[in-house]
Amino acid sequence: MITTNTSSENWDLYRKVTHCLVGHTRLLLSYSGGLDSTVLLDILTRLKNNSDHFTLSPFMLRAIYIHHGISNYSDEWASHCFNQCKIRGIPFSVIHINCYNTENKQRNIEALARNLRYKKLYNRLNSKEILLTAHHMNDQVESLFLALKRGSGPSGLSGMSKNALYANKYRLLRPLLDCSREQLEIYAYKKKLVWIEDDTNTDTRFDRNFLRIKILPSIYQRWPCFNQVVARTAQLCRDQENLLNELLSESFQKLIDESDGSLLFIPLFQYSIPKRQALLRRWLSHLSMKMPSYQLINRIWKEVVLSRKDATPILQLDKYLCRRFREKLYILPVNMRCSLNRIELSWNIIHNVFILPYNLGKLIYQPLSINEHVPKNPFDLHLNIDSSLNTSHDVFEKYKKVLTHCFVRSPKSDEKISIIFGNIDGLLYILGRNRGRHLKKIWQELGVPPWLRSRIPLLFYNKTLITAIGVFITQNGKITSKENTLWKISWLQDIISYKIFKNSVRYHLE
Ligand SMILES: Nc1ncnc2c1ncn2[C@@H]1O[C@H](COP(=O)(O)OP(=O)(O)OP(=O)(O)O)[C@@H](O)[C@H]1O
Repeated sequence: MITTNTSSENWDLYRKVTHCLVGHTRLLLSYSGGLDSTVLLDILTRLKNNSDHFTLSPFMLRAIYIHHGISNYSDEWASHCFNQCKIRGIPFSVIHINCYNTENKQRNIEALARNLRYKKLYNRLNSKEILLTAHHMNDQVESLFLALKRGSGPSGLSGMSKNALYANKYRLLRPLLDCSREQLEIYAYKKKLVWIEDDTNTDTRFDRNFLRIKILPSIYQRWPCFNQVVARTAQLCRDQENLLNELLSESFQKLIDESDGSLLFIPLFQYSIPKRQALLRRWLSHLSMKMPSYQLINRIWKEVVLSRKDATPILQLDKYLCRRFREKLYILPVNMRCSLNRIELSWNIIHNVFILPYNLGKLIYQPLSINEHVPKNPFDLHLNIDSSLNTSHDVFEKYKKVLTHCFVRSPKSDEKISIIFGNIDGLLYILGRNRGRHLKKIWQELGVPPWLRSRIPLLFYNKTLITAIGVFITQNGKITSKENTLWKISWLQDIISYKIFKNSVRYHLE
């Protein structure tokens, strides 16, 4: 068993890690096998085996290596990590990710690998478990330089945080953030640790390596405390940001619509430019988006908000789109740029589950007898977000799974069921309205944004439209007192996740 030598030069490292871990009893180390995470693995193992010595509560520790499949050495590194954990008695696993998936072809491989890695790690966290990475002070300096290069404001210059919460549920700790790389190297040599050197770390085509190898050494030579000073600057910027968050929280809550993540932009016209920009930035960060540059924030304002009233502006922000509809701004997945082609599919009712195309989720029908289940209002539409189904971590996480129900009459024995997407001709008579209207007019009246219109399944019995699922029901879909049964149709959406139906629900209930 590895014992603890708390000599004074190590004491500072143990103290900082211990301080960060207080109150956490289940730890998952993101372990790359490099010097930094090997030092953290070693310290954690020693703390775990001697927790009373450090007045820490006993904790559970396991480690994961992410096999990105980018380097030819990934297999060797994975087995190195396995061995290092084995000698320390730490449970270990490897997760493979595929950065060369065709969908990802065009993107910056380094950033892509990082995003996929975090996504996998967050998904692997057990209940009450927190993630640890081995970022240190020199990483923080590099991050700040990169933020300067991107033209970020105080939030980008806040750098990484020692204790961060993502998507309101995943806790990430960086216990070595106040320690210099030099300190970690001294520890590693003293303890005779074994680690791997990533061959790509010397490739100065990557910005981070360029800074680490070409720029920062001369800065550290001239100003030995440079990294501590930069860390302090980052902390000051973070404090400012937190203060601003506090001060803007009330205004922000009035603008954000939590049901779909959209932002009401009309009130922004009354605010000063800095306040407006700060609120727009908070909106993007609220959706867990990477902090955009000031230039991009200005483009959202000029090209999306201020575009002509009759225009349909679209601004692409990495893999998302910023769009405007009526008085609100929306962030959408990039695949929502175009509307879908008209398509007609038949639903064989032997199967009560129908998988929708374009990743739109699935429909489920359930025949009910009127006696068994009478909705308060037969034309009632219910909505609820099924949060238990959320597992992934991205901008749309909170809005990812939406379950919509509607109640319509059952089909007659000679009626064939089909699902149609896209526009349909002729006047429609919907519940709650006397006059007939064209579909486009109905979408407008119900406030359905244009990008969703071709993605809403239209349920037909023969050639008769019964319901636009979750949005409206036609007179032909009405449940009458003569009938014994009704259909409950549920739509579980995978990708689109907008509770746009809110308004139409209210409308039907009135
Ligand atoms: N392949 C990996 N598997 C598991 N964890 C890893 C892996 N690579 C890096 N990490 C974790 O991320 C930390 C930062 O590593 P590194 O600086 O190389 O990553 P990066 O890609 O620059 O990410 P970041 O931008 O988050 O710093 C490491 O200390 C380690 O905890």
